[in-house]
Amino acid sequence: LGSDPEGSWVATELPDYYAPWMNVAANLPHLIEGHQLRREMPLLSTQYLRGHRQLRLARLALGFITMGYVWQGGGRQTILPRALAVPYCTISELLDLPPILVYADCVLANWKKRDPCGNKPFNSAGNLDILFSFPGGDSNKGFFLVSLLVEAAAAAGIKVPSPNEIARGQALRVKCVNPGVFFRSLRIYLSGWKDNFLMPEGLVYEGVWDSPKQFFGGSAAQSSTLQCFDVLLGIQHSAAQGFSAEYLGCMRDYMPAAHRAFIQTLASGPSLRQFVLATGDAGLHAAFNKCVSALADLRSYHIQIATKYITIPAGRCRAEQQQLGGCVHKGTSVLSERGTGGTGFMRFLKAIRDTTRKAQLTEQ
Ligand SMILES: Nc1ccc(Cl)cc1-c1cn[nH]n1
Repeated sequence: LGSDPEGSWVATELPDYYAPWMNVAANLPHLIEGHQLRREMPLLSTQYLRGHRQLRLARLALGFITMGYVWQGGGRQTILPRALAVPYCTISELLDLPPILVYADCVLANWKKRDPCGNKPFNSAGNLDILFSFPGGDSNKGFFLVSLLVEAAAAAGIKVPSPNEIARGQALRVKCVNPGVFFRSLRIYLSGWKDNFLMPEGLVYEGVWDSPKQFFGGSAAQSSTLQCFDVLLGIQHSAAQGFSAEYLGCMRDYMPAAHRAFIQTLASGPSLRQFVLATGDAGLHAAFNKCVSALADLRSYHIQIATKYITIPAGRCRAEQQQLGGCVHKGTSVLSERGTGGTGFMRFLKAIRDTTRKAQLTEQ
């Protein structure tokens, strides 16, 4: 979606030539559940894609198809057919993004307004829907749209919203994301092929590279908004119990180039932290600490959500494996210690929450 010169919302579409991609992506749950997601796909040229929005939409469709193809039925295909690999890598190179589904695809690009012509604000109740899904029904919509609304709310912390963008939050209930469905389905399809023992070599991108390549799975650490706040508040995440700051730094390569550049600009600019300290102003000092505390609270809430949607279902799944001979998902690991991004995530989340909490300015 984007706004045309008159400022109204215009849904981005691809030329009919790309119908094979869009039709497969739009029917992914049905094709996966019917074991019909096969290698046969015409090798299409990317030359008919025009502009950033069409490239992002094409990359979104190919990203969902790629994850669906690799992780369908809980197994994993270690070779991505050239009909997918060649255009996916071509478009990814043009967008300076890795050839794997990232947060900026499945959250930031994966939405439409039900009423694109109306002037309802971006997040007015019931006016948003997602473009593509994995198996798992409405949990997809809840998961991706709640994340999108968090981004929209956080944007006000970076850019002053226009009156039209200010609206009562969409009443999307997180409870419409079923923890078991998220753990057994959605999380698997967002998994990557780096540091994943199910694909120790990574994925062969047929017709692109001779050797397999490794890329991290989707993760909230790929949210450029959160990393903006860290940089603005001067919060530096050090080596955090085995997951060093390098992982967070590496996730910047999984963000849109413009977002990456913006974070780098903030990081190389004057320090807000030092400015507040230099003023010695108690009000500024308190306001700064309120921001740091709010970010730490958000990270604590994220830990609660991760416990509900990953740690607890993983424990149940392990108990089933011990009592009833195994979870449904054969061939995938019970990655109880891993989140969507394939990290030892709970330790990592707690470490970055604690680092955030400690970043408060001490008493003058
Ligand atoms: N909300 C998200 C949306 C998209 C992706 Cl790819 C990952 C997450 C995520 C992971 N952990 N917490 N959130």
